[in-house]
Amino acid sequence: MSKPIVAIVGRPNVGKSTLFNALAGETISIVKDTPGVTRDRIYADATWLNYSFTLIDTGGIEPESKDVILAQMRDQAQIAIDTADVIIFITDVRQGLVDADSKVADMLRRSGKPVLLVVNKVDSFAKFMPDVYEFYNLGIGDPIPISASSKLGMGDMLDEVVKYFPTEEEEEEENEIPHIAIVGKPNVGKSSIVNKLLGQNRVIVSNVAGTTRDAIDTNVMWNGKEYVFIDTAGLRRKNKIKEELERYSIIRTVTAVERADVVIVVIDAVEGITEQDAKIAGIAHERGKGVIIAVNKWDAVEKDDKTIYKYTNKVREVLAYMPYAEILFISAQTGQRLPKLFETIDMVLENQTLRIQTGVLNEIMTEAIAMQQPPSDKGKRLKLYYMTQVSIKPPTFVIFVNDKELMHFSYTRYLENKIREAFGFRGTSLKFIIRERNGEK
Ligand SMILES: Nc1nc2c(ncn2[C@@H]2O[C@H](COP(=O)(O)OP(=O)(O)OP(=O)(O)O)[C@@H](O)[C@H]2O)c(=O)[nH]1
Ligand SMILES: Nc1nc2c(ncn2[C@@H]2O[C@H](COP(=O)(O)OP(=O)(O)OP(=O)(O)O)[C@@H](O)[C@H]2O)c(=O)[nH]1
Repeated sequence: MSKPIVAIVGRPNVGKSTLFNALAGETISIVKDTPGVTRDRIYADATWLNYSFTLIDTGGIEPESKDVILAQMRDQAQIAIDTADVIIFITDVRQGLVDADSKVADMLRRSGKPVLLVVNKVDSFAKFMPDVYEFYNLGIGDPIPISASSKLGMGDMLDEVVKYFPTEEEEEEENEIPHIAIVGKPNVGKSSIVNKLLGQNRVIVSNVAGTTRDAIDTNVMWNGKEYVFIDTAGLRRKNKIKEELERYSIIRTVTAVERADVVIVVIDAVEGITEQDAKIAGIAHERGKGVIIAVNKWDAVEKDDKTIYKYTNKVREVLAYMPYAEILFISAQTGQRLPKLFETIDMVLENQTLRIQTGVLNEIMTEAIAMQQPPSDKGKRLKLYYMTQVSIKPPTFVIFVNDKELMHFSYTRYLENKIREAFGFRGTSLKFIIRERNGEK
């Protein structure tokens, strides 16, 4: 299920980080070790009532001169317009309304995107409400008073946010056609792949310029079946600041991945796999999407009979956290193995939605336990009672045990391998939830 994207935009010091943390709570997800962006979170999972969404922080602004702030705010707002379903425009009741607020409000209004005007630091409604009315002047709707630090008004604000989320029917309509995101570093050949696919196949609609997002959706027919490719190519280079560029590229990757069923992580064969590739692939992994690693520009690599083998090993080594990922060696230029790419997409789609009967799962579990005794600690041995699959995309299993503490990661991995031996599940991660069940059995 693709989660709606909510972006936070606002001047320095209005409380963006505070709001972000308040909404994300403990589920915060940081892009670790990304040079230049380690200091800030960029995105996080958040929930409100029955809704889940992805929260993005469009960026910190270095308060320099007023002009610079305005320019950076515009950049932020543009990122939000490009990628988000709902934009929270946060202002500060204590700083009051400033000129930059009005300019950014104009920009947001023109975009036609749902925008919520939030006025922060309203720690006391009695005291500050009169000042809140001033924000009506921005012309982007009713100001919603909150206090991010005291978590006041958050429920009312979130009620407004979720009103803009797609309904289940809209969601289903959008979800009928498989969505494939093409992600990767700049220049690895993302657009070339999409162009080649378009060139080779009958196109129904091309370049349906993202009505909602700047990633371009392209519908492609293959073997009588329709696919939507979400292309993240063509990163705007006018965002000169390196850190901003990086933040923007991560936000775009996250938002494209979020909408996708299967993610194709494109790697440049000439350059070889890098840490940056691993980070991009990590986003797809973390979101539980189907993953295909496409090593592109294979035509430009000098090969002998061991080249593929060596490459595969190298990719596996760098992407050790996702051994399930499919690897394909392709060339957007010559079209080499592009048919195979579709076959692989179909296979991964199938695996993402595969459901295994409980009876069969428990047979596998019983056999696995017989072959390798579960771990024990301080005289207490792990007992596994029962396993059942609770959802798909990614396939998710609940295992009931006597004591969660005893369930080591390595034993879960062992069970995962047994399940994979039986059903493959190639191209998709599997998720395991360990639950304690009291009582003897
Ligand atoms: N009184 C009050 N102070 C708040 C509230 N929310 C945030 N603050 C304070 O405002 C200051 C700025 O908050 P941040 O969350 O860092 O603001 P920011 O918008 O992320 O700032 P930049 O990183 O500079 O863009 C901090 O000192 C917060 O403690 C609030 O609801 N009430
Ligand atoms: N030899 C060879 N060159 C390729 C192949 N695919 C792409 N290229 C070249 O690689 C360069 C980058 O290709 P793009 O498709 O623009 O890459 P991109 O990933 O969309 O790049 P951004 O827009 O920067 O994100 C171009 O010069 C392409 O001609 C390939 O399969 N083989």
